[in-house]
Amino acid sequence: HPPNTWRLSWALLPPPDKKQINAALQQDDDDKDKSRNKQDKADDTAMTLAVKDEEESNDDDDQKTPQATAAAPSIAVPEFNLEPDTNHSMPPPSFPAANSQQRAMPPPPKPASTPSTAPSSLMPPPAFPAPNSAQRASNSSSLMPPPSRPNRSSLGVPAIPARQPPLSATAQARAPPPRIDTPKSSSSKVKLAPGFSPLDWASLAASKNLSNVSSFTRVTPSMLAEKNGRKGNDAWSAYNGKVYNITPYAPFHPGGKGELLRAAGKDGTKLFMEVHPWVNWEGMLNSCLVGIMVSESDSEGLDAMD
Ligand code: HEM
Repeated sequence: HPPNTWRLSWALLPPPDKKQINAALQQDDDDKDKSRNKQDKADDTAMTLAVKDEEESNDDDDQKTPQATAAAPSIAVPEFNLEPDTNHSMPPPSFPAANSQQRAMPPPPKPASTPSTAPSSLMPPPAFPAPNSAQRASNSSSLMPPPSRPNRSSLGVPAIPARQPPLSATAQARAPPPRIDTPKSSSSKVKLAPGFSPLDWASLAASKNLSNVSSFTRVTPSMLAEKNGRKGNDAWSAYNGKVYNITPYAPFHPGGKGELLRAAGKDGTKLFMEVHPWVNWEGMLNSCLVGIMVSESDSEGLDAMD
């Protein structure tokens, strides 16, 4: 700022003469025109020389590709001003909108904690529930290990209890099927000799015919009675109309030879069904099949026809 004395001197000066001012302005315009004309002439001379040079070079070397010359761009590149437009009537948009709900909410409070204890995104999430929370305190029992199962042997459960409590559905599914008791209270199985197990019988029965007859025979009750296993004869038994030679099977019978031969020379169906109706005798004695039971008259009639 000029000192205050300058303002005072300007105020005391007489008003300038308009003629002098106009003459000074005219002189300034004449000087500008002269300098502008000089510049134009210089430009014209330069252009003429450039065109001459170009014509001469074209005459000397017509085969050469014309060189491109730098030219000022004819299209003006728009300029953008990033400065805030203070003359703009509308204020710049702001985010969030002035009437939005987000703007109405206050910013979240910053946790007032020191940098050493501030939670970081790299830190693991806190344990849930918090160690000092009331939820953890109330559920303390669920976090405890399950109670250990009582030792089975310490319960003193007998191997075969006389009476067992009712089992659950799962326990019943895993439990073995209930045992169907036979009329006999105790087992009547005998100790079989070595090489006479049920598997040995199965192997032997599958290997060959054990009927000791040449062909299927029609057996009358009198014929059956003669085959009672005595005097070195084979023992035959009838089961459901089929006659089997039971002599080969006797040493393999789990109930003993004597029990089996109780039905020798007879129909043993009733005895058989009283002891073990579940046993598949047809399958076990297939190789011992002699024939079928016929009446005495049928046998005579068939013999007459033969
Ligand atoms: C050819 C006919 C027969 C065959 C194939 C046969 C077969 C069997 C079989 C496989 C067993 C073992 C059953 C098991 O372990 O559950 C058995 C046991 C027994 N059988 Fe026979 N059997 C026959 C005839 C007879 C006859 C006629 C009697 C008696 C009159 C008899 C009396 C017995 C007895 C007492 C047992 C022992 C049952 C036990 O205490 O478990 N069986 N028999």
